[in-house]
Amino acid sequence: MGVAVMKLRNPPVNSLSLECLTEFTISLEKLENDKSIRGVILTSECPGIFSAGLDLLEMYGRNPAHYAEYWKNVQELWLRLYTSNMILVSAINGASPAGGCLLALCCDYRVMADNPKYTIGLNESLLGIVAPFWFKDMYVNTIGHREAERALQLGTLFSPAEALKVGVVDEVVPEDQVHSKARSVMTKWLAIPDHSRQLTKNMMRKATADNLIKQREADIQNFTSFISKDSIQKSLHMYLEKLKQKKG
Ligand SMILES: CCCCCCCC/C=C\C/C=C/C(=O)SCCNC(=O)CCNC(=O)[C@H](O)C(C)(C)COP(=O)(O)OP(=O)(O)OC[C@H]1O[C@@H](n2cnc3c(N)ncnc32)[C@H](O)[C@@H]1OP(=O)(O)O
Repeated sequence: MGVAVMKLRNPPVNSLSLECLTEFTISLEKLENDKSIRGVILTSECPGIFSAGLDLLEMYGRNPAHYAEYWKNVQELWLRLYTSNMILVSAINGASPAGGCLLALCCDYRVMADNPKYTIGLNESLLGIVAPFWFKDMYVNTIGHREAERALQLGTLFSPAEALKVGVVDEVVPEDQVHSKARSVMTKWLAIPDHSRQLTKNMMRKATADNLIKQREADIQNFTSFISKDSIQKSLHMYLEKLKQKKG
């Protein structure tokens, strides 16, 4: 039926390393250029994790040129996903913090597994960093200004039930039904003529995408100088240590 399934596979936690981001963007571009493909189901092959978000090791202890290169690729993936002409449905089968949530938010419809261990949200403030304005814009578009304001400041990671209530996801289903539900949602969306759906999607999303397009270079510079600050590097170090200690 012209539907591709993209499975994120970057063990152990599907963090979005530079390599992973680049491969993702290229795959997406190929699908976009394949006229037989009308929809993509985005999911994960890592058990219990949709995506741990941006790779913290790409943002910690590197040089400014690396940060700039990394951020350019984050922007590129976001712009491709958010403005895709294809129907994107996410089958969220695991934890989905920060950049993981961003991937899901780019989709036209989000189905999440009903497992309270899985959480989703833009938790950047918990790491001592700030969600960029275009993450924020998409959050506001999805859940409204007040909910986004609160969730962004608190760095809230929502359980599936909470995410459904606030509108971060569209549907919560038993874990073994995430994929079948994503497929049935896709079938419904495929019934809409592409041209009218695509024009409508473009009308809804263009201003948000253009907001980044018109200041991409400045955004890269902001990111690079922000992430290079000693205080921010210290926060990231502490967060990485906390992740390590969780194990021991
Ligand atoms: C003034 C304004 C200027 C604007 C500037 C803008 C700046 C904004 C910058 C960036 C935006 C950031 C977006 C992000 O996405 S940051 C990443 C946020 N992600 C997280 O907080 C998730 C962290 N991870 C977890 O919570 C857990 O790992 C888990 C729930 C995903 C999985 O848990 P579990 O199965 O128990 O695995 P472990 O915790 O044991 O992890 C295994 C292994 O993986 C490492 N790891 C986890 N997450 C990441 C990651 N995001 N990047 C890199 N590595 C990660 C973890 O450290 C373990 O490593 P190991 O000890 O070496 O095995």
